[in-house]
Order: sequence, then C-alpha cells, then structure tokens
Amino acid sequence: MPAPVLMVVGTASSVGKSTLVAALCRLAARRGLRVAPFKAQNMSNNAAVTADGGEIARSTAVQAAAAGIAPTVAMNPILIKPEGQRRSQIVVEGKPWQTLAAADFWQRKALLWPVITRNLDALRAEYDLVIAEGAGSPVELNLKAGDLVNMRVAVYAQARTLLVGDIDRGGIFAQLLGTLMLLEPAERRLIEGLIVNRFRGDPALFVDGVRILEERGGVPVLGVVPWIEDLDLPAEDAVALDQARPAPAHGLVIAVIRLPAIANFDDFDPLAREPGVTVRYIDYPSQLAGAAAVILPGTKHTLAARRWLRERGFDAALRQFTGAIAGICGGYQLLGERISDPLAVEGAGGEDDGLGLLPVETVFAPDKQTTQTVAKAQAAWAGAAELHGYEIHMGRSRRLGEAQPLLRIVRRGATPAADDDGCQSVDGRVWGCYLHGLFANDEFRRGWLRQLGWQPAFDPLPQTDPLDRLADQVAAALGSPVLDRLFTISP
Ligand SMILES: NC(=O)CC[C@H](N)C(=O)O
Repeated sequence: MPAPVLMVVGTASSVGKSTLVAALCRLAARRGLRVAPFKAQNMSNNAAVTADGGEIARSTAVQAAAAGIAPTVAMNPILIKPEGQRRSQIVVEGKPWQTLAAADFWQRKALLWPVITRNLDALRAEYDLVIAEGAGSPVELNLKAGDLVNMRVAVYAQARTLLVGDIDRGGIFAQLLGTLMLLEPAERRLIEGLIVNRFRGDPALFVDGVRILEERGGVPVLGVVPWIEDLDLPAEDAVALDQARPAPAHGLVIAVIRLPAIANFDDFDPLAREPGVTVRYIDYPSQLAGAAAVILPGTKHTLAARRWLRERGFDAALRQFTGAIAGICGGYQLLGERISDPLAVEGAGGEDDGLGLLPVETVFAPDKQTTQTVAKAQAAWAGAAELHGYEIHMGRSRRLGEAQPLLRIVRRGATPAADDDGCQSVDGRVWGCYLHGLFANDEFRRGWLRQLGWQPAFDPLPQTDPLDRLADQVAAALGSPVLDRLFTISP
C-alpha cells in the first residue's frame, strides 16, 4: 500500500504553507512516523544541494530537516529558478533541464507530470506518510489546465487536504470560503479542514469567525495558528525580502545588496542572528552609509546584476567604500574583472567588465556545478576548522596572476578534492568565493565579524531549535485529537 498523502494548499502564496508543512513534518516525526515532505514544483532562487549533488528548493530541505531526514530530489522534483525577463532555468530531478521563457514552459509543462507522479510514488513507497505542499492558490482558474502542483496532486494521491488562509493580510472569509467555492466537487471532497494562520492576539476572540467559516464552508476549522514571532527559518523566496521591515541599524551593520534574481540570501541569516549585528538589505549606494561591510550575494543572472549595479551607481560607491567587501557565488563573479557568457547560459549571455575589485575572470559553462562542499579557509582570521557549505553555479572563475585564493576545497560530495576557490585582496579587505552556507560556520563567521570590529556583548544563549518551537505552537493550535486524525496512517 502506498503511504497516504496529507496535503497543504493555501489561499495565496506566502500564507505560511511551507512553515506549516515543516511543523507537521516535525510533529509526525515526533510520533515515530517515517515522514517525508513533497512539493511537486517550486519557484525560488533559494536552493539547497542534496548529498548526491541535486538541487532542490531550500524550503523543502528545511522540511526534510524537520522530518529528521536528509533531503532528496524526489521531494522537490521540479524547481523553477527565475532569471528575470520572464525566463527561468527549470531544474528537473535536481539537474538543469532547460532554460525557458514563461510561455515556452507553459507549453512544455505537460511533459513533467510523469516526473511528478514517479517521484511522489517513490516517496509513498519508502515512507509511512508524505506531507505535500501546494503552490500559490489552487484556484487560479486561468492556470488550472496546466496545474502540476496543487489539486492535481491532491486528486492523484487522494490526499487529505488542508486549506490555509492568512488572517494577518485580511479578508480571511473571502480567502477561505472563496477558495472552497471555486474548487471542483472532486477536489472539494478532499478538503479535510481549514486552518486560519497568523492570528495576532487572543484566538478566543475569533470563535464567531470559526463558527461562520464552518457554517458557510461546511468543513471544520482545524486550528487558529498564532502569529509566531522571529521564527528564523530560511525564507522560501525573495518575496520575504520585500515584506521584511527595515531592521533598525544598531551595532555592526552589514549591508547586503539586493541584486536582481538574488539567490540563496539565507546565506546571511547566521550573521543577522549574532547579537550586535544588523544585516541591512540595500537597493541604493546611499544606503551603504554606516555599514562596516558590504556583501554581494548570489544571483541567478550575473550579467543582469552587473548592469543593474552600474545603472544604480554602485561601481563608484564600492570603489570609495572603505569597509570590507565580500562576494558569494554570483557576488564573487561580480567582484572580478571580467564576466563572459558566450553560450548564453543565463539570459541573452554576452560579456561585461566586472567591478574590478578582485583579479578574477569568470566564464559561464553549460554544465552546472551543484555539490555539497567542504573547504578550509586560507585566511588567518577565518580559523582552521573545516567549512561546510554547498556550490550551485554555472560560472567558472579563475584568479589572475599571483592572486590569493580564499579557500582550499577538500571534498565535494563524497569525493576528495584539492582545488583552490575564491580570491582575496592582498590586504584581505575584499574577498569572494563560491561557497554558499559559509557564514553558518561559527569560526569563520565570528572571525570575520571580529575583523570588522565586532565584540560579542555576551555569549549567545543556546537556542531551542526553531523547528521545535514552531512545531510546539502548531501542536497547541491544532490540538491532539486533530493531529491524531491527520496522522492516522491506516484507514
Ligand atoms: N548561486 C549563484 O549565485 C549562481 C551564480 C551564477 N548565476 C552562476 O550560475 O554561476
């Protein structure tokens, strides 16, 4: 018997589906179930790399961590990575498939349905329970014919389906009842209940709301989940950056330039978590004022980001900036002298000068490098500990002349390596490399921060795993009888 599927769909994107799936994964795992997350298709430039070098959405990797398992490409068989200008790289089962304009993807989508069912079936054969996540709203009526990720998956798996709405953005009745109304009868029958997410204040004040939803909707409200402050999980996509309130500038300020098609910006979450450090996402050179360092993050479209930096006046501003300058992956490529994409691997390709802050040249290759990578830093401040991170890039960079590397790669996946990566200026003030996840390494992160003048005011308190905190809150909101029912695996 294939494992049952529990599915979470939402009334819109960013209503909290991913977080709820992560919470349910942790709660099911706590009950001893072997549980796996699944999202048929995700659109995000925040990616993770699996042990065998496949690329999947970061949010799915977080859900796998919540389930206590290592992520695999089966859990997110299709990942769409937008490059801007309505083009995206389509990653299928962890590897780039094609780079397509939106209209062409729409034409070719149907080819991908067997990929989705094959991977979902495989998870259902391996685990006791699969918790699947939809995308956006399941009733975008104009897009429904091409659906690969919402009710088509629910119907295929006959999934018990939860519909989540976000009360914080308002219109909760229209969100939930409107969505129910627009589902086809065969889809509607799969809806096991509603969840009201992000409720601020006392849920006792919403009892009338619950009654009205149940009367009008004809399905139970399974829980009113409170607004959870500072959850600190990696954001699913760059929408989160637009919603983030500007952080008050106190202590040491690190500016991160919000490049077009910004990728893997959760690289900087560990910096923001340090006491006395503020990470400020910036759009204009004037916002560099007061920053001790500036970071150029990854980007899915390096040459487009290059032009954007020039247009915004960042070239001169970065030359005049006296603090530290760091670049990760696409950001590292941008710091170099030259960027060439002769095969138009990204966008329309072409070539351009880089910012000229590191003696490095980058050429794009048709094959993508995606690996979990272990390295050692070649800078005294960074300490001697092994650094664990991951690489996701099409570009290959080489140092010019006598330039110093930043890292010595010692392992990629299971394979020992002995390559240099990255580059640092002679005075160490400017550096870049390909390793995402670098700042999650404590010795490296704190070493760099100390270089910038940071002195931890106090040792950070050991924190409870945010996934446990999240799971506890969701468990309290849903209650044991509901969870017992949702996690019943034999009919
Ligand atoms: N993750 C990244 O920043 C990727 C950088 C660049 N777009 C490349 O593929 O090489």
